[in-house]
Amino acid sequence: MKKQPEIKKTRALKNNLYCVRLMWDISRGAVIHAGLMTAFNYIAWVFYSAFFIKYLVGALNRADSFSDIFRYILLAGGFFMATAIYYAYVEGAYIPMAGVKVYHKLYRKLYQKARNVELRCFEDSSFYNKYTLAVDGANEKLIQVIINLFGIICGAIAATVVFTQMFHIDKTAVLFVFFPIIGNFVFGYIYNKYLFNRDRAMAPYKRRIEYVNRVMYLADYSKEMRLSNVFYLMKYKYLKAIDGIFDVVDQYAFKINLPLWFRNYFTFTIIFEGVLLYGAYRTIVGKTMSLSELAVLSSIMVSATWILIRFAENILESMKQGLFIENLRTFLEYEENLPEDYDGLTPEPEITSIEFRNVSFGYKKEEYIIKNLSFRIEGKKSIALVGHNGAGKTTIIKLLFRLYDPDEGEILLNDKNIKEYNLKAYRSLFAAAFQDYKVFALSIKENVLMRKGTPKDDTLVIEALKKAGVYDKVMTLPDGINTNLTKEFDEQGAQLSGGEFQKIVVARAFAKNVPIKVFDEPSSALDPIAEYDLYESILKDSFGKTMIFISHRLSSVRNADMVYMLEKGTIIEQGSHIELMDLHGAYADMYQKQAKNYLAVESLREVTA
Ligand SMILES: Nc1ncnc2c1ncn2[C@@H]1O[C@H](COP(=O)(O)OP(=O)(O)OP(=O)(O)O)[C@@H](O)[C@H]1O
Repeated sequence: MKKQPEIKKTRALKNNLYCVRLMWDISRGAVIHAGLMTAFNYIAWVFYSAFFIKYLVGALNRADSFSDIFRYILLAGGFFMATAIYYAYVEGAYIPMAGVKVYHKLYRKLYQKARNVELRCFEDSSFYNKYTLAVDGANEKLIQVIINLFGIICGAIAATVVFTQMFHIDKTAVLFVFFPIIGNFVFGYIYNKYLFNRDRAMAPYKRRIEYVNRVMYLADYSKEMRLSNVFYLMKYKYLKAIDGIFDVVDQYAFKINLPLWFRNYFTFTIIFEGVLLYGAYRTIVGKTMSLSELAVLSSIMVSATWILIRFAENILESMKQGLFIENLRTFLEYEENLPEDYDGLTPEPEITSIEFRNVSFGYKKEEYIIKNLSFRIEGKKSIALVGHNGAGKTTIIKLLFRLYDPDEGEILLNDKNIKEYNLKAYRSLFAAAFQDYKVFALSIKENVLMRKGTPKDDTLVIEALKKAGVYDKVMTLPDGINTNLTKEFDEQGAQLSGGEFQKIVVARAFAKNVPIKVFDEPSSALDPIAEYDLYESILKDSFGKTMIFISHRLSSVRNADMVYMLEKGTIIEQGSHIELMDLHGAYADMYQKQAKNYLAVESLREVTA
């Protein structure tokens, strides 16, 4: 596992300030209230432990009247009652509302960014990790960062005030403060460091356990779990992971316990016992400290200890949060190489040519999947890309859609490099059905239109579903085209077969009136007859348009104007079906090997027609 690099202190500070700015932009009120709330908390703490008790002891010594003391207490009580009301309002009403606002605004930023970064980012595991870590509970963490930051500031001020008070009573007693400082900042730091390392060492085992967890409850795996012995394999992996966690706990047990013991000893025992012993000595033996001073000193000491503990916790927490902020910041500040909102020329709606000119491309640098590829499609033609698995067919489509840019060469539309076009306008020239199709937890109509739609769109949707050969099935569903797909949000949502889902996805391409249609193995989940019918529909629909399709079933490409046969990212044969058959090359060979099946399907089609 790759280690996350350590973040420098200055960077950590800048990251915290970045969070304050971000939060300030999102909700100024939340920042102000978080600051006030923390401040009131500390004021109450310091007041009661230092000033209140000091006043009371002083008043008793001075023999002030009860009404004076009562007035003072009433005043203080009134003030803190008001802060308690404020506190309750902020905690109970304001912060939850602000939390929703922060959630809404922050996630809008995050989703916008996720939508905008190039696809390559999602294949970069470190970027993807950053994204998931940044998104996970980002709003709560952001608020926590702010509260923490105010905790550090107020903690530092409160600590200075109580130590000054201690100093006034007894200069030597202040020295005891070093014990909780050492306890928290030295042993606490060592303890947290080991804790962090232990968690990191556990992480791979925890990931395995989480994976087994997922496998146990996700429906996708339930069939295999029941029909094979993979359950026992999973159980074995799970037990191995548990053993791994035991080992790690064992390995760190002593390392963690020792600094923890020292931390607690220095933080509580030495200062509590020490100050009391010292105070008692000065009061009883030395007679240099009054009983009231001893009482005030003990009270201040307790609060000083807790203030220091909180202060140290805030600092350690802030260091921990540094990683989260770093991820959030890297993600939000990432400058896209291929921004989705890239502006440029508006393409002509009439397509005269598409050209790949000496295009090379690799998902990884220097590992080209597409190698010096050149071809030109003139006018409104139907083009088929064929070839073995992994030849690079889908990659060509991804390059054409500008989901990636070529490493070398250029792609031209109407003789202009596609990089010159406004990206949204350029992509709106295409309608596509991908082989790794995805249906959304939306209605069938919305899944076809990929937008909200109005009643006027119904005819369009119905026509598209008919062309895709799934309309009859949709009509059997309770709400027809308005039936929700999947049970994600709707218990009555329709769960269709793989082939039916694919047909709905293909209907998307039929419903879009655009000059270029792309079908990437649109029939991979269809039965042979449905596949035959679908290709008939595709060819009919693409009349007067440019159509590119990928298919492994060569019978479906026979009517294409041009067929490109690919191997290892280059075109090895090109021409019409007849020309390629006459060539007696790789295409003809592949076709003949599949031919028996086509004949069978065609005769079956004739029988069932
Ligand atoms: N996102 C990706 N990251 C890294 N490598 C990839 C990625 N997508 C595809 N590849 C690799 O690129 C090569 C070409 O893949 P591509 O999907 O273009 O092939 P294809 O001809 O469409 O194959 P198939 O017929 O199986 O769909 C494959 O070897 C694949 O492993």
